[in-house]
Parts: sequence; C-alpha cells; structure tokens
Amino acid sequence: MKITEKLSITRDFELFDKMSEHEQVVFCNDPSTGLRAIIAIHNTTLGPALGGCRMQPYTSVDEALEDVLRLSKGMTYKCAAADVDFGGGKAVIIGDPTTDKTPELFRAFGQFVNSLGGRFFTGTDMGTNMDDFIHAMKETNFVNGLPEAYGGGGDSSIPTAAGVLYGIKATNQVLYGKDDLGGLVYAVQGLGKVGFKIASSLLEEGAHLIVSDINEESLKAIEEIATKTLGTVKIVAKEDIYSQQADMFVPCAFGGIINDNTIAQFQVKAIAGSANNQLLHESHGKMLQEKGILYAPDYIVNSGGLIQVADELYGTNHERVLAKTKHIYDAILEVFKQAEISGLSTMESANKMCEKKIEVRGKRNGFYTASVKPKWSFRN
Ligand SMILES: NC(=O)C1=CN([C@@H]2O[C@H](COP(=O)(O)OP(=O)(O)OC[C@H]3O[C@@H](n4cnc5c(N)ncnc54)[C@H](O)[C@@H]3O)[C@@H](O)[C@H]2O)C=CC1
Ligand SMILES: O=C(O)CCC(=O)C(=O)O
Repeated sequence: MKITEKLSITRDFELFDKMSEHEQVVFCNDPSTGLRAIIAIHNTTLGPALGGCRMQPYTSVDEALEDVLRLSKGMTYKCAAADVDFGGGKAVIIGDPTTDKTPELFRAFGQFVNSLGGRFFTGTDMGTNMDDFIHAMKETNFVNGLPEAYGGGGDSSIPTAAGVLYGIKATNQVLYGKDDLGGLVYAVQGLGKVGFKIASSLLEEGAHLIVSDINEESLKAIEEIATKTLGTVKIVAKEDIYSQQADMFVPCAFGGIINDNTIAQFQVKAIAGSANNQLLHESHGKMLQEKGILYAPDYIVNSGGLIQVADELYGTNHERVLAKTKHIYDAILEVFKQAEISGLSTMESANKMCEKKIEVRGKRNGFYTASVKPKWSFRN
C-alpha cells in the first residue's frame, strides 16, 4: 500500500470545504450546562464580527452548521450595506428555546464569546431574547442588543420593522411612482416580533393584509387591530400564503422561502420582508427577475436591528438609530437603479456593491484582531 493511501484520512477536508469562505468556526461544548453551540465568523475586513445568536432544536450538527454558515455570510453583506464598522458573524445554540434555556447555559455561552477576545459580538436572534443575554453579559462585554435598563438600545425588532417599512415604501415608489403604504394588498408571512409590527403599521395606513402564522394568538391579535383601522385582514393557511394575489409578499418568518416551488406560485409584483436569507440559492434572485417580480434584497431591508445594535456601542440614542435606518429607503432605490442599468438581478447588484466596499477596505484592513501586544515583543 502506498503511503498516500494509508494516510487517506488526512485528505478528508469536508469541514474546511464547507467553511471555505469563512475565517473561523468555533464549536462550543459545555456538558455541565448542556451547551452545544457553533459560532461562525465569516469576514472581519470591516471590523469585528457581529451577529445574533439563534437557538433552535436542530436535528443534526450539519443542519446547525449550514444555518450558521449561511447566516454569518449574510451578516458580512448586511454590515457592508448598512455601513457599520463590523464584519459578519452569527452563532447558533442547539436546543429547544422553550425547554432547554437556563441562566448557566447562557453564562457558558458568554464565556465562549469572551474567549474570542472581541472578534465576535452577539445578541438576540430567533429563539433568544434580551433576558438570555443579561446572563451572558455577566461573562463578557461582547454582547449588544441589551435592554435599556442595562445600558443597551432595547428591542431591536422596532428599528428592524421600521427599516422594512422604508424598504416597502421604496419598492412601492418604483412600482407605482409613490411611496404610500395604504390601499395595497400585502401577503405577510409570520406575525412575530417584526412581522406583527409591520402588519400593524400597514393596517394603520389602510392596507389590506393576507396573513399566515402558526400562532393562533398572533392571528387573533392582528384581526383585533384591523377593526380599529381602515385596513382589512384575511387569514390563510400557512401553505397558501405563497399563491395569494397581492401587490407584495412580505416574508417575516424563516429563510429559504424563495425557491423553485414558491416562485412557481407567486402572484405578486414585489417581495420585501424581514426574514434572513430569503433566497434558497442566489439563482432564485435571477428567477424572480425573469418572472418580473421586483425583489428588495433581504439584508438591506432588514438591517434596522443591526443598525441599532451596532450603534449601541456609542451609547443609546433612538433618534440617531432612526436617522440611520431611514437610509434603507435610498439604499433600496440605489440597488434597483444599479440592477436596471447592469441587467443584473437586484440581489446580484446588491452583492456587487457590498463586495466592492469590502474589497476597497481590504486594501487597508484585513483580519480583525484586538491589538494585544505579544508578551515577548521587544520592539518598545
Ligand atoms: N428581530 C429582529 O430584529 C430581526 C429579525 N430578522 C429576521 O426576521 C424574521 C422574523 O424575526 P422575528 O420576528 O424576530 O422572529 P419571531 O420568532 O418573533 O417571529 C417569527 C414568526 O413566524 C411565525 N412562523 C413560524 N413558522 C411559520 C410558518 N410556517 N408560517 C407562518 N408563520 C410562521 C412564528 O409563529 C412567529 O410568529 C427571522 O427570519 C429573523 O432572522 C432579521 C433581522 C433582525
Ligand atoms: O438584530 C440583531 O439583534 C443583531 C443583528 C442580526 O443578527 C441580524 O440582523 O440578523
């Protein structure tokens, strides 16, 4: 047997292939608290990585890894588009948020975040909330999205929803030549922290909503709000939301919902919503373009939360956050314009703009590391 055959195991680089675009992936294991988490740092050219921590009952390591790799890459683009001095990262905790949370688990997670020495900042995402990070912050300073009572900016779903409404207005401007929200029909998927706020604002402007959620209470609550406005609400089964005749589809639940199957069903003129990683593959952006559906790239539309948590490090100031969030309107118009000029899909056009920004900065910065002088440094 040749020596290379004997050593064949060393040729299995599957994990490194999967993370080939990422700088660092950290597997965190703490049997005493049951913590199993993965932190992915995609790119730190623009600054230390930033991204929320999702808790979900993933059924395999592969599923969790795939999610954290996709989400952290999305954060690199989101940070570039929002012009914040952070790079892309994200964390996932494997566990059921309704049964597996303990203060100790989040403290253990905080210790792992701290061990990265400021290369990764984190906070809430789906399945985690600000209370969880009150525990984590006892172990690390690299947490943002904290309650105002703890010196943070508070609920980041508020600026996220505000930003999505700016994205919808910009899309309406291109579709109809005016950015009014009222009078139109929106198919809203998911009435959680962000979706509920968007739906309520749309109703207040007199919009007509078709909604789906798996949570009966949220559905009842939005019907109740509609009774006090000029808007209307129709509830549909979760699998029927994609085929509704509407002006716009507003996805506010989970990722990957723009795919071969749903594109075949869509009867909308545009898509703009808060969900992260809406396109199953980048090619689905092209398919939307071919079908004549105007797509407002997710990571620009939903960057209000990021803008707030990044801004928090300067001290809480809601006015400043709102002023920065308003730029989402112009950013979406610019992407639509560039896409029209270049013939690219709106997602390709947005990606190109972000990649250019990272490339230019990369000439001066690269890999982020806190400036700690090595002990053995004898230079001064
Ligand atoms: N919270 C924030 O500030 C930000 C959130 N996002 C993204 O926006 C999306 C929503 O986030 P949140 O509102 O914070 O989450 P959430 O967990 O509060 O809300 C999600 C909602 O979707 C519903 N849902 C779950 N499965 C569904 C299905 N099959 N059909 C219809 N509805 C379903 C849930 O019942 C829940 O009401 C996520 O993709 C998140 O990553 C992105 C940027 C910031
Ligand atoms: O919104 C947050 O709390 C952090 C930013 C983030 O993870 C996101 O925008 O997906």
